[in-house]
Amino acid sequence: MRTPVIAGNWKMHKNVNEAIDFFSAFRDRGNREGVETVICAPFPALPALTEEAKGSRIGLGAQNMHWEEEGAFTGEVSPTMLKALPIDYVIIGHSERRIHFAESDEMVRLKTRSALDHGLTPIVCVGETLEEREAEQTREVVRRQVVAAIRGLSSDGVTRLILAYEPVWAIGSGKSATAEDADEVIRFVRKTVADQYDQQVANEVRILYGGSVKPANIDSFLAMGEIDGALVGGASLDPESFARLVEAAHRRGDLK
Ligand SMILES: O=C(CO)COP(=O)(O)O
Repeated sequence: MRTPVIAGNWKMHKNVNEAIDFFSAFRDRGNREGVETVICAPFPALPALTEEAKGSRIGLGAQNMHWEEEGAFTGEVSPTMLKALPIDYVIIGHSERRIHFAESDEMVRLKTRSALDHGLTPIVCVGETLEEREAEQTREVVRRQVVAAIRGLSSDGVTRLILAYEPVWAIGSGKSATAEDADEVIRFVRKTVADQYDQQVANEVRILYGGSVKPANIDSFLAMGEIDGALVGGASLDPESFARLVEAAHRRGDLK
């Protein structure tokens, strides 16, 4: 059985005080059994959030990290620094980092491996642009990104990571993929993992959908057989809407 994951990606939103206010409003409703709830906050808010999250089931994550433990890398944050907070998750290879900060498949591979080596759970993002979709390259692009990210990992490492299929055209656009479309691509992602490892590994890895997920459409995604939860941008910024997403996953978890 794959435990559903609802992960919020706050992107570059919320200072430390705003993060604490969010948490006070969210904590009780977000603290649900049978759901892995994660908030990926900007670095400056993480230390305070680790205090707020103590004693709850709500996990915390960063949105990026370097793969090295330390060194002359101005502006970067390392896996050991994240573990020391402590936080347990880190988003790797988000399309905004690939597009605006020139993150390559190779950098995504190095970061994924380093996160796993340091006991962090990487949430590795893949997904095609609108141009690629229109050129019918969705599968090719997603396959390339997945294969590059997991290359050289142990089977155990692969089962510990979380993949997120986020079509770039659906992010922040209000235009989500249909649940059926997302399910089909995610089935293909799982097959790609099976081709590289085996079916058992592929059956264990959690694969999320991301892109304009909201309380109004979460149930349709969670009803799909391949979709194990959501990576959520805009709707994770408001405690009420994020709590509703967690509650939807909690209900789905109960049905399993
Ligand atoms: O990029 C996303 C999550 O990582 C999705 O963002 P939105 O939910 O705002 O579309």
